[in-house]
Amino acid sequence: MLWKGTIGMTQGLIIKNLSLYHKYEKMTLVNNVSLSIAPSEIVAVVGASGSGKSLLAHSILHLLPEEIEQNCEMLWNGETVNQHNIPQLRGKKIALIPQTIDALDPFLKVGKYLLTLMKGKNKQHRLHKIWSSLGLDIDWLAYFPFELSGGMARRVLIASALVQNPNLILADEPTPGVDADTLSGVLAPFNQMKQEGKSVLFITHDFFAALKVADRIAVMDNGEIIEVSPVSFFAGDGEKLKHTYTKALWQALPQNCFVNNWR
Ligand SMILES: Nc1ncnc2c1ncn2[C@@H]1O[C@H](COP(=O)(O)OP(=O)(O)OP(=O)(O)O)[C@@H](O)[C@H]1O
Ligand code: NI
Repeated sequence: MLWKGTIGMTQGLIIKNLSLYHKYEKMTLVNNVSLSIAPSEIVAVVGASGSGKSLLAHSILHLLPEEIEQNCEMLWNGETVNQHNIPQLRGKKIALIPQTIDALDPFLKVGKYLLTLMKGKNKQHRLHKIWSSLGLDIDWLAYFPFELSGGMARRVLIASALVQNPNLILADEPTPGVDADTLSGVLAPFNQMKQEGKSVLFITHDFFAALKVADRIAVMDNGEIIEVSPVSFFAGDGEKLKHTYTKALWQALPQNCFVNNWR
């Protein structure tokens, strides 16, 4: 059982020294990762494909397959989280926005599927409110997943986390293919969470989106977090940034013309 937090205890999620080891391939996938997410905070995790971002999200929820051995200390509002008590948090206090729409049930209309994730009273009413806040048409609740466009499916995945009314959302790549014009709308629910004192772990390839929404940015490379910096450090020519990889990410943004590799 989770024990009650006490006043003054660190709130939010703290991950200490997370390491993931593949038992059969005898390979370390994630090495000594530490990260915290406070209430009213959005922390972005950026990194190349295969750097370990999804593994980080899945290990927080203890959703990894048997072949991956997980070692870490994890605290939620000052209380230890482990495989025994995570079911009390998963889908309740901590929700996942999955990276792919395969997570949706192909045989259930999306409205029905979302209702299965909800607890408490006035489910329909709450669902409609969240659905319209995402700019989705009420008629689309009767669609099957295969009938959704890419952008619609993306927003349904966001809805699937919001309907659980969590305190922390682990958003695994929620904005792929979203153009700059529609980005603000897609990021709005995360900003809303923050206004309500809740938190978001915003996993993305899209460095521009990360800079737009996050308070702090963690950079992952090859299974390690090589830097965690406040978004204010991403300024000028990146002189406040610690790691050369982070500086290169920043300087490679189209609006930063410091590096002209094409010349
Ligand atoms: N179940 C597994 N068995 C073996 N290797 C795995 C498993 N899951 C992930 N990996 C490996 O761990 C590494 C990190 O994977 P992960 O999915 O976390 O990357 P990612 O940063 O989320 O990438 P992407 O941006 O493409 O989603 C990759 O090399 C991947 O192949
Ligand atoms: Ni991933």
